[in-house]
Amino acid sequence: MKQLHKSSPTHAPSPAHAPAPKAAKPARPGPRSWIGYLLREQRLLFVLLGALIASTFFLLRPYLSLSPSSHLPDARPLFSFAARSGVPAGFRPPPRRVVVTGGAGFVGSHLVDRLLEQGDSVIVVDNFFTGRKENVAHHLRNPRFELLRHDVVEPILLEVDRIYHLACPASPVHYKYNPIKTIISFIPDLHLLLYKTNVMGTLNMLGLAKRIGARFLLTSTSEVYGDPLEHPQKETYWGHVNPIGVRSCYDEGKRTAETLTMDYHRGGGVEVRIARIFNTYGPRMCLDDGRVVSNFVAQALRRQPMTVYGDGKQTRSFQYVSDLVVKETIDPMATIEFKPNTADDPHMRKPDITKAKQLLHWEPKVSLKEGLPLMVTDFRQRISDE
Ligand SMILES: O=C(O)[C@H]1O[C@H](OP(=O)(O)OP(=O)(O)OC[C@H]2O[C@@H](n3ccc(=O)[nH]c3=O)[C@H](O)[C@@H]2O)[C@H](O)[C@@H](O)[C@@H]1O
Repeated sequence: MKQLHKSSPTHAPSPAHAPAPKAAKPARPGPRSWIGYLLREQRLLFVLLGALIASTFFLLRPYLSLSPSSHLPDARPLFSFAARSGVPAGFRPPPRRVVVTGGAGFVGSHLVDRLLEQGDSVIVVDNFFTGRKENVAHHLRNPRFELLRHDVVEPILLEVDRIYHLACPASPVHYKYNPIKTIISFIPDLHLLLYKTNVMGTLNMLGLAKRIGARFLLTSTSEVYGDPLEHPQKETYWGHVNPIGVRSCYDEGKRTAETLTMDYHRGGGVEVRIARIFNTYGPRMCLDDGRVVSNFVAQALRRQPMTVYGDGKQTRSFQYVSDLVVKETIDPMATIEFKPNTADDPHMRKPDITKAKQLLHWEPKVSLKEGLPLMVTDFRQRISDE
């Protein structure tokens, strides 16, 4: 094979038969002549210098950009605010019109503070069953704030961009005291027609969201896991709820609300969010809310024994360190009274927040030791006003 590509000197034309000489073509440079070309007149030096300048430019480009928001290299966190909400640092969302159902309640009123603070216009819809006007009284003069007394079991038409649907009594005391109210509401003017707060209220607000194209957030609860068999609880866990137990009006009500929310998303194209809120405590909780942290704080401030239901071995997100901290913070002499526990009380509850950390860059920031004194200050003030 090699022979076939070799030109033989025996085939070279003799000078006598040679055609007239053509203008000599410049020989195509082979690898050797390229090297020779580069080595001549310090051309190699210029090539290397050019490569150095180009690579320096590309390496430094992220730092040299004139845009202040793009000066960080990829490896650095671009979302300093993302630890809380996934919004880039320095980015302020455009003002929105928002309705918060249950906005005069404990969690709702804190949400309203935050929304107004970021420039949104807020309409609070509350029937004041567990919410209090005092929780939002500081906004009454704000032109971007409106307060409506309305029960979400009845339809309402509002023009908003976002619906935060929080309305529902969340303490076992409230929903055990009035279980019919939690899941079924009696509307006298519609004669024996039963409405369900979680079902009808959520349906009404989802219907509104679909009609006006608003984004919808349902605040659900850790109670959808019931007395969980999986610990800690992941978003994928389906729960262990007693459907005929004393807590089921709340647990099943919220589970149905979640179902409706996803059905409106899948079938109606509504953009939705579901947040399963675990045991929350803080200022503006009802003094006699009945939940463990508010009970202990109020009881300690009133110098009453702190009531422990059952054997006191149940756990929640804040664990039983709360007993100790409350005692230390308010009254080291506080006594403890053991009482029988209620049926179906979850034995242990703790969220698995791996996904929230990964996707939302969210994790709790305030420890019980930091947060509890803020709640105690608020409770002390309100109890002294009694
Ligand atoms: O705070 C919350 O976020 C949750 O509160 C309740 O859920 P639960 O875990 O039963 O809350 P608590 O009433 O505070 O009870 C926690 C544990 O403390 C016990 N407890 C409560 C009150 C008390 O005075 N003493 C006491 O030992 C309860 O038996 C229970 O085991 C609601 O059902 C949830 O919807 C809500 O999400």
